[in-house]
Amino acid sequence: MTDLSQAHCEACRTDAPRVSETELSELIKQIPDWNIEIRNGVMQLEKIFPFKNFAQALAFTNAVAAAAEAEGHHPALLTEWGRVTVTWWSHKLKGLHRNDFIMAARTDAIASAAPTAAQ
Ligand SMILES: C[C@H](O)[C@H](O)[C@H]1CNC2=NC(N)=NC(=O)C2=N1
Repeated sequence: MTDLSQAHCEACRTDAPRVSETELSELIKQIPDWNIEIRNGVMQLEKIFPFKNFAQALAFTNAVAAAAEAEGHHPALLTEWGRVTVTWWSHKLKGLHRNDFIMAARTDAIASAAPTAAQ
């Protein structure tokens, strides 16, 4: 199984398929700590990352933002004192694409390299 965090996003197209139930059940195994949320009928991946303070939360936010810019695929980021909520979905598809799982795995990789509340 290729490491999802090392994969790259494909360009978002409005006619691209959302992940199937089978793909979803397989892909979520690689990002087990992420929650699947459904908001206004749109399926999303969401996870809260804890930090010691706002400065660490902001540094992580900026690192995720840089990865998003590099891949041309962008999250919703809620940056608060001590935590960042990251939400991935494909706007054009109004749902989940493999890109979202790639970027969730990439977000975990960024977090594992960043100072967190756990350290
Ligand atoms: C023009 C630009 O590349 C597109 O609008 C991209 C930008 N980033 C994106 N990010 C996400 N999450 N979904 C999209 O559909 C999307 N589209």
